[in-house]
Amino acid sequence: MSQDCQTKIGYQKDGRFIRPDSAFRNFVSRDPNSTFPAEPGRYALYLSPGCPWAHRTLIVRAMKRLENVIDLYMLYTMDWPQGWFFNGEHGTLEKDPLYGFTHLRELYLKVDPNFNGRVTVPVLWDKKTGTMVNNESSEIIRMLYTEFDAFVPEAVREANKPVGGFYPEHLREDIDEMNDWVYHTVNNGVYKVGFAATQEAYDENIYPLFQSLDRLEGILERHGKPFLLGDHITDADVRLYTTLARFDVAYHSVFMCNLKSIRHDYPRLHLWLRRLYWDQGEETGSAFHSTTAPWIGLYAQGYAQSKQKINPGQAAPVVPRGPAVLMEPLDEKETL
Ligand SMILES: N[C@@H](CCC(=O)N[C@@H](CS)C(=O)NCC(=O)O)C(=O)O
Repeated sequence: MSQDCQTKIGYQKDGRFIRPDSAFRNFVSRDPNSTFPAEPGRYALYLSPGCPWAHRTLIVRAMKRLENVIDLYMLYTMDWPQGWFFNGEHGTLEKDPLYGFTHLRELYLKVDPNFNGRVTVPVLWDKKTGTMVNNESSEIIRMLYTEFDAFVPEAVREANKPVGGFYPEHLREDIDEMNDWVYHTVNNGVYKVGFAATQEAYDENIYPLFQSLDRLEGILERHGKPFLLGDHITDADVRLYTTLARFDVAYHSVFMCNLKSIRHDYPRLHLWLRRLYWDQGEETGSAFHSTTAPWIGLYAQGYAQSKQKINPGQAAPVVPRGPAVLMEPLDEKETL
């Protein structure tokens, strides 16, 4: 990405990574009289499976058995400055199936010819009116939880779920509260660490990231339940999963989030992560595994490329602060 583009879009300020807000924020509704009523076959998700934000929508689409209700148009490759484009890489699409576009930017420009913001995935697209409904993953997954329930099997409808679904009324406050600090320090925190262009920006974000992981580990330890809010998967688990699935394989090394690793230092988070990844039960329908396993080996490469593009020629090298313990002690029974 050129300096120009960085300044215009505003990813960096004083060496700190800044994530601008998503631009399209409309909602699909189960109400047939709404602007975007839920209908099978009407909407499509454009996304790259490597992106953790997009990955959330892939998981929920699969958990809710919406594969035949909402189309999926996958692309894989991003370049600078033109952004996401279709090229068939890793079995994704050769070009946009609706309009023959080669770049995702064209889809954004179709909606707003003057659009000059970030061209991001995921995108929820309305095929009927040819417009973008929403490009904010946290809102797209909320729509998928509830608004298409008329078209999914009885067992996965929110009303028939044990605690009232992924975002039940009585847990909303707790979920929102957790999502808030997890977003700033973990989901987006890893980017603030990984894309930091100065030592100061890196140091400012690496410690809060691990404080939040410690806090999450403590929550699981205290309640002793399998998921963040108790016995069932909620919105908070979905949102944390896509970050932790990338943690040891990409963020730890490429983004220098290396004070600790999930597998060696966070036994409860590690168990939580593996339970989701390997789950084959009815509740998830293997959604975490099927949307992660084909791509997990590619995560590190994607981040290494984007890091190089986002911070071209940074003034001074940023030094990793990990591992937190520089040399593990020797147990008495281990000494010679
Ligand atoms: N807040 C958005 C963030 C989406 C996002 O940043 N996606 C990244 C890929 S992981 C992207 O498309 N970046 C392209 C760019 O910034 O040019 C969401 O959760 O949907």
